[in-house]
Amino acid sequence: MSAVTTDRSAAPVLQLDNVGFSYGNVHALRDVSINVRQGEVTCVLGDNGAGKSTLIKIIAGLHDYTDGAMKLDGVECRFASPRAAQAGGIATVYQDLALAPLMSVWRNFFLGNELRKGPLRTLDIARMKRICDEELTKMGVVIPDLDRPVGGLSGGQRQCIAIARAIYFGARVIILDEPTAALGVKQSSVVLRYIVKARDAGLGVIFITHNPHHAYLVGNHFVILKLGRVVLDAHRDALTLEQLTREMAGGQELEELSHELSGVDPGRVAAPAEVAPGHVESPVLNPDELAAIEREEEEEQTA
Ligand SMILES: Nc1ncnc2c1ncn2[C@@H]1O[C@H](COP(=O)(O)OP(=O)(O)OP(=O)(O)O)[C@@H](O)[C@H]1O
Repeated sequence: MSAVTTDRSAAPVLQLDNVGFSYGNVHALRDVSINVRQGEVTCVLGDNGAGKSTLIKIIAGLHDYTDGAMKLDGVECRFASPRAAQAGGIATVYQDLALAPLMSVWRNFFLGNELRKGPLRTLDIARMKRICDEELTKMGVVIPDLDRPVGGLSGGQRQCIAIARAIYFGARVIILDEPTAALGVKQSSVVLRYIVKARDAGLGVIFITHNPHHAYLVGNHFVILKLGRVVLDAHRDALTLEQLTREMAGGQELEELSHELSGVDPGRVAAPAEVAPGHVESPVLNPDELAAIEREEEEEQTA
């Protein structure tokens, strides 16, 4: 599960050079530069209002940037629509997922890309089921009944289907919009595992998250956005989890706050030392815990 060291001399598949975007007078992004490489997980972290959704919308073809340049394979591009972004190999897996809850697993897998056969162009159900089964198996996703509506699956399984689908339909860059935000520890571990599989399948993965622990488990490269600007851009070997957590929490501001609170009423306010910025008691998931959870999952699936 540990993140591998990747070739940083490789040309980025997707490049943002000083990209900016404004909603009227609101500068949602300013001078944002990010390099996304294939076979790497680029984690984009940021608090509310940092500009994460705006960034996703630009890459996914929902917004056109107003400054700077976005390049795909070194060539400047502007996606006129989400379809154009998809055609360029960009897949976006949104938090609320573009899956139809009442439709079966295989139907969702091919939604919008149905296979047809014969002169009447009827749905080739047998082939779609077979391919869906093969692709999910390749990713290690065990879903015993592909006719089951996806609404009955766990949030983690649904995320995995969306990731497998993006890989099958030729994505080179996959953007995951807070895929673990609504999940518990166990389901998060399942999704983190598929993030690594997508990376190992050679995709450039952009993992948007609030959670430095999840990011650090799978990330090769970390970018923190704050009020629309990049405040940190570092590779894994240049950053510890504690530093990432501290940067994410706004270390300086937390220190100032803890000093301020300590002067107010030390008897009633939690001692600042208890919430010392950057101090991590224990990660939400460490690799050993994750391995144990995975074993448990496998045992459950084979039971
Ligand atoms: N449609 C809009 N019109 C005007 N301002 C907007 C609009 N959407 C976002 N903003 C502003 O742009 C900035 C960045 O917002 P964005 O939604 O991209 O941040 P975010 O990091 O995704 O936040 P969150 O985690 O809360 O979703 C914020 O100041 C936000 O208020």
